[in-house]
Amino acid sequence: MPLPFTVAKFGGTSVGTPERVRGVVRLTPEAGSERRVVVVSAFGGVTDDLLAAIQHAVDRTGEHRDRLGSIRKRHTDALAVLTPEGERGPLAERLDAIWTQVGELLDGVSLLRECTPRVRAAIITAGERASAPLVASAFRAAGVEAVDLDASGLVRTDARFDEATVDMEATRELVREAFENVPPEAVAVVTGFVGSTEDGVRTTLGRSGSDYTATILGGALDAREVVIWTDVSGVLSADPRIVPEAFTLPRLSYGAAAELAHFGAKVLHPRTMRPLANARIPLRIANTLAPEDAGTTVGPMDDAGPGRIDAVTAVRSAALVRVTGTASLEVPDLAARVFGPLAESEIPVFLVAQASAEGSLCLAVREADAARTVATLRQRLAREIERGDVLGVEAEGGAAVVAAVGAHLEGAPGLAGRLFATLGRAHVNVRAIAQGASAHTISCAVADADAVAAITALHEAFALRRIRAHVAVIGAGTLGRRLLRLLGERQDALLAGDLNLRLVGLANSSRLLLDPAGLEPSTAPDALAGAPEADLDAVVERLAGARVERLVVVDATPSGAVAARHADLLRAGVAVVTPNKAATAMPLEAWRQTHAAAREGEVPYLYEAAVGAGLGVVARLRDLVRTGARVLAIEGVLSGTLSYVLTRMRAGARFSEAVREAHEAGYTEPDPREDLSGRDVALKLSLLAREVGLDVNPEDAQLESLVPDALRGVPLATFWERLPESDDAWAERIAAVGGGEVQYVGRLAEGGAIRAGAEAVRAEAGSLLAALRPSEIAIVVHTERTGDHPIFFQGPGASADVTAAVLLADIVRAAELMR
Ligand SMILES: Nc1ncnc2c1ncn2[C@@H]1O[C@H](COP(=O)(O)OP(=O)(O)O)[C@@H](O)[C@H]1O
Ligand SMILES: N[C@@H](CC(=O)OP(=O)(O)O)C(=O)O
Repeated sequence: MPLPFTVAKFGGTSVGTPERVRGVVRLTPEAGSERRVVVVSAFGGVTDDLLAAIQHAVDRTGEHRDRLGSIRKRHTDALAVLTPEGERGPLAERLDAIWTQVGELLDGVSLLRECTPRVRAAIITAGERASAPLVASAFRAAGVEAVDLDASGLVRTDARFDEATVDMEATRELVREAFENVPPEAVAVVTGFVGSTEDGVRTTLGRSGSDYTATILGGALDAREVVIWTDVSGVLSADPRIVPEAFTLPRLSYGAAAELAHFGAKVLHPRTMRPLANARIPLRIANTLAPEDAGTTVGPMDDAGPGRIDAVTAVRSAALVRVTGTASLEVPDLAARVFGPLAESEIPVFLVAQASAEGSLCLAVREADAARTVATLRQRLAREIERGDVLGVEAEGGAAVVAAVGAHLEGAPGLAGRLFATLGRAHVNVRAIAQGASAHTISCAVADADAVAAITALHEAFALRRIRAHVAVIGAGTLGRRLLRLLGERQDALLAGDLNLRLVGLANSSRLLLDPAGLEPSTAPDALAGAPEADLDAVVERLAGARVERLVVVDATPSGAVAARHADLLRAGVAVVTPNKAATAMPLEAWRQTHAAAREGEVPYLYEAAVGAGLGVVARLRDLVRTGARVLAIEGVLSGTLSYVLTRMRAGARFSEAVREAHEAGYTEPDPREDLSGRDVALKLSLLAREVGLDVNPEDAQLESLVPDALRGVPLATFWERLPESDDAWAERIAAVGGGEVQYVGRLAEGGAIRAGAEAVRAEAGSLLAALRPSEIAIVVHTERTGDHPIFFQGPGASADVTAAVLLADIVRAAELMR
């Protein structure tokens, strides 16, 4: 039985240096079990260099000879290190002949100031014609028998020199014939990219066409496998230069691979799969730099399973051509009239959308083809334009066609919806849409400037199946910093749970650090000092206009001014998470407007951290109300500070001592009078009241203040100094309570009245508020539904750590709600 063939293609990146060429030799299996065909591209960059030389010749810059000189030198240098000594002379002569001819052609181009496609093909195929014999000689230098073959004798094409069409039948015969003369144990090194017409005139298979050469040979030789060696480990879920997290797709169907290539994934030439699919020959894409990586296998695959998107790609620098007002009924053969000429002119069309009512047609083509497309269509539709059946043919550049490639997309309900929702959230405007023509692709046209945002958002949502959200923190004090620390610690774990939380902003009262590409949470607070100055208006404006996907702004300040701007952020589609009680203390009308802004912006407004220290009271109340529970009353020990102070006094501590301890333990506000006055309790209760639908204002609350009258208006230092003056009175008051415990209790009655003050609570009398440990808080919710069994929340009062954790939980919830 004859040995089976395998074809391996090494791209320009894999033959970029002599060392890489030696790698080609190492990666080629030993003789014995198979016949080895190696297709090579020009040395990396050489095709581009030859094209640049042509341009210099056309422009008559006088440099084309120098350009050619350096290309030539690169090959002479390679020859000196790769080729066995005895062969150097003859091979140098062969190469010289190539460069001499190219030099003459370039001179001709310079003379004529133009380069026809035919001449261009003759020049740029020199890269492959020079690399193949050098690579073959490198094999021989390593003791491996090798011959080189010029594919212009193997690949028969038509005369479209830039991107020729292959005559597969003729090619098959030529290839089989040629290989009869190649010794079976020899490695055949074949020039990629090159073909020729029947008359022997050189053509090319189009840029990156060596992949295609490899599969043409593979198909013609009924190869066992074709391997494309490149500089990445297979076909990735996106272009790694745009999405560093892109990962290798282990298996792909021929169809999906072809779609990816068609829509710009440079790793494969669009036509590569064609010669293999019928014969079901597998194609493997492997990495010369990491040969042990499994890479990607493209093969006959039944894309079973539910519809899914595996990869995202884009054709950049595209243009949209609109044929408007075709009144399509009047132009029944419109499709033929439009697509026929474009096919003839070899203008690839990446997307087609037709609006039926006025019969307008929208096509996406390469920007470079736009003018030609418009001219062609105007000419072919001249009569209709004159008659007014067609109103116009116009092109608009600056577009990109983004394609999501996968399997069974036609049978996946909701997939397209999610795709466009994802683009919407990434603030990418979609200009045209195409789906349905292929089961593998949904494509749409966007502004080229939005292409990267679109690709990264779609890749995150579909290929990685993750939610991506961005966080900006206003307030870089104790709480803001704790939150950043926690965020930094939790980021990886959240990512493992499919949530990519990225810090993009940090602001204090005078500066804003903003980077949509992401900030490091651990260093952001220090970096803030060097960030540009920004007042609150500027911060809000920049964050509201940030145009990043799922932005959650955390207001970690106690500032009323910041609270007053929540509505602006929410309205702009930015979620707000906050423990800021100034926000919940807003007058009723402002509160309502803020919530209306959240509805308008379709984003969550979450403030679980403002009350109940993460016990989940706000969310629970919301659920109760939604499910029809009538809340009759709420009572609670809502202040961790007051819980601490009173519990400590019951254990014998002096009032001033207990307040100071609470302050030192970090429970109090910077000025403890805020806590002692009961205002904090009133704010929390009004927040809860508003959640259950009551119109209350914290200003109306009746509060007992624990701040001694004489110390209300004095400076903070004086307050601390004179606090012990009240110690005796407190000692007496505590002692006077016979049984039970003194706690600072806040109550919300059914009508919305709020009262708060120190009172004795007794466990034996059934109060759930008794027996709390220092700083513990508790909330009791009485509802009609639960009757005598109120809902009880109890836990430690808020510390900065607890509050930071509640904020992070709310950030996660906000991200999930913004699906
Ligand atoms: N989806 C993708 N998967 C893998 N590589 C991609 C993808 N999209 C773009 N690329 C780019 O294609 C490059 C490989 O193509 P190319 O430079 O033509 O290689 P070669 O010179 O080996 O033919 C990779 O280095 C990568 O940057
Ligand atoms: N050398 C040709 C053909 C080719 O396939 O190259 P590469 O394998 O480096 O993409 C080009 O640059 O277009």
